Amino acid sequence: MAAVPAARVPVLDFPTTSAGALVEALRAHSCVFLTGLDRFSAAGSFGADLAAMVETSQEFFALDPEEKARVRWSGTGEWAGWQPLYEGGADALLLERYELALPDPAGFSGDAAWAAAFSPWPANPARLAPAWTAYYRTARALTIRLVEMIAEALGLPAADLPAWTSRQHSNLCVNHYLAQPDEPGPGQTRQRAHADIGGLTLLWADGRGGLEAAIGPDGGWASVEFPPGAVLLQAGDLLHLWTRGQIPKNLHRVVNPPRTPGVPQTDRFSAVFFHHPDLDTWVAPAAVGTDEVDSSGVAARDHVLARQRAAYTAT
Ligand SMILES: O=C(O)CCC(=O)C(=O)O
Ligand SMILES: [Fe+2]
Repeated sequence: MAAVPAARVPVLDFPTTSAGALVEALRAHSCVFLTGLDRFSAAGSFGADLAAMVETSQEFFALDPEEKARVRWSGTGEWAGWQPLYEGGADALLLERYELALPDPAGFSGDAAWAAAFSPWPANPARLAPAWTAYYRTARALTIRLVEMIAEALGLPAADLPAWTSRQHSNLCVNHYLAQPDEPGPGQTRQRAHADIGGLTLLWADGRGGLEAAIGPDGGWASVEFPPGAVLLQAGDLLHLWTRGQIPKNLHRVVNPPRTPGVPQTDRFSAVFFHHPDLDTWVAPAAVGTDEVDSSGVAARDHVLARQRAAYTAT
């Protein structure tokens, strides 16, 4: 396969970025790197919280499959728990992941009560739940601020906002892509080309390559390399719909690592905060005038569940 060019993704220092600059970058590229996130988070610990969350996930993935199976996704309803996608046969995605959704932390007396709103948490490692909830809280707050900035710059109706901010329904997920000592089958890859399902995605990756976005010359694939300390903000399907198509969705994939004699194959980790609107919301292009009626739209729950199922079972 011919080498793809490096993607030109803008890098924004988030604390000093205006709403206009953020939206211009997303409009032009469908994704943007955010840096300076320690200065955004309440305790100044965005990077440390993210690192701790990934570390506990790595400990979890290192457990025996029998132990991980105790928190395996049931296979119906929303994605939650451990998902060994690599078991999917000839067209398997070669990864396992762990994923959860939590409600608004404001409705709970403390972190333990908030965390208890989700099951199944793995018993081991014990520090996984506190590490995941700490990062989830900050990532959630960051998406609220980002949605407010996008709405401000595009003049979206204030009445639409709560479904995307305080009532959002977001998933936190860690992907563990397996090392590939044996050459994968022709249908097997790390992630097929897709746009994320919902509003905004906050993606961190461990520095190993493979992520490509369709933002190269003429819309071709280009490899996305993370600057130190950066998180990639990607626009999803439902944001594209709500913003009347003004924010393009980010099409991306993760390709298998190159096979070079003498160079060992490695695994790869990524952590993804998938921001979705309230699943009970009808998502339609935002009204811009008083007399304009736009009848297109989709129930957020139907969209999210249908897309999750399609991705899990894709063959
Ligand atoms: O691992 C990555 O870099 C991207 C992951 C991804 O696209 C996803 O989980 O939706
Ligand atoms: Fe994705």
